Amino acid sequence: MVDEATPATPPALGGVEGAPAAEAARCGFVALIGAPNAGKSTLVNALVGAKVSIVTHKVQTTRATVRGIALADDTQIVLVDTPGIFAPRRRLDRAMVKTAWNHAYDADRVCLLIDARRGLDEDNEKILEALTEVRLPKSLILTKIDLVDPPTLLALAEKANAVTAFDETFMISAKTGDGVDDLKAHLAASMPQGPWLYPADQISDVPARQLAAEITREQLTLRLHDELPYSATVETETWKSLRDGSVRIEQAVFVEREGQKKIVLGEKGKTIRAISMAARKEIAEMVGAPVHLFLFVKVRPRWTDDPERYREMGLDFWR
Ligand SMILES: Nc1nc2c(ncn2[C@@H]2O[C@H](COP(=O)(O)OP(=O)(O)OP(=O)(O)O)[C@@H](O)[C@H]2O)c(=O)[nH]1
Repeated sequence: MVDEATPATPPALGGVEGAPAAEAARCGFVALIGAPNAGKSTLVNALVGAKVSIVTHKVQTTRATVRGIALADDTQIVLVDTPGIFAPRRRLDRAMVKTAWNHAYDADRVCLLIDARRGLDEDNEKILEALTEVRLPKSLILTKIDLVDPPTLLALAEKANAVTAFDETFMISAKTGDGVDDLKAHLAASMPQGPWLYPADQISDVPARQLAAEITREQLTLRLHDELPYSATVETETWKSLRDGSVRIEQAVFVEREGQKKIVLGEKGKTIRAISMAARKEIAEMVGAPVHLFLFVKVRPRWTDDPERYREMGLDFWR
């Protein structure tokens, strides 16, 4: 069973469980960057083979940087799923964009994802130009190829490579699985030789209590995004393993105003109950045990200006 801190287990000194012999092992970091909705989280989940990053059709669902850990034979690929890059206006936006670029500079390889249907719009042009300054191995990944025809794809690949020279261009659909295995094999081959950082069975370094909060936020976003754009956040406040093997989890849903609290609760508490039920099911799957989930909606005015909330979400605070 996964406990609240399981995925955050620090790497053991002198080798980790299930790792190959030192001469054979490879391990490295791959940063996935792109405009909001490019398909980064979906790709991380496809490469890891499990859900470690939340995905919605609404933009900006990834706030914290979620690492997925993918294995390919003797290679461990640590995937850094960054928040979408776009022209930031509010403080939360600026923190997300800054966090994305900081992680890109720390990686062994940077992969730019471009939604093939969206093509080279202003956001993507800007990211491509900024990437010319990054002195690291770079790959281009055209995503959602199930939605466009081959000539459009080729033209897009050519145009993007004319702005930034990529080592390789991949064309994938995380939805159908097209090209994903090939991409994984290439990423693995380009990782440096070195010991694994995580045990073989670890798929994320995000603590389970944070993943559980992300799962609830995903349900909130799915149901209430239009009424509550970006002004809600979720934190796991308590996590107790009970004698019968189940887990009791209390989470706070923070909103900025009283009116938003009413929206989250819904008529006679209907909305929060539906969110709680859906989240409980997913959290129980992740934990591998029955879960009792309790959600409390709290008003915290101006939480988007509070550095502590940013730390909780794994973002860099930036004045
Ligand atoms: N048709 C199709 N849809 C996809 C594919 N990959 C992702 N999507 C959809 O695109 C939307 C955005 O995907 P995400 O993985 O959340 O994108 P992201 O880049 O992580 O988004 P942010 O969190 O906003 O930065 C979701 O509705 C996905 O289901 C794909 O290969 N094909």
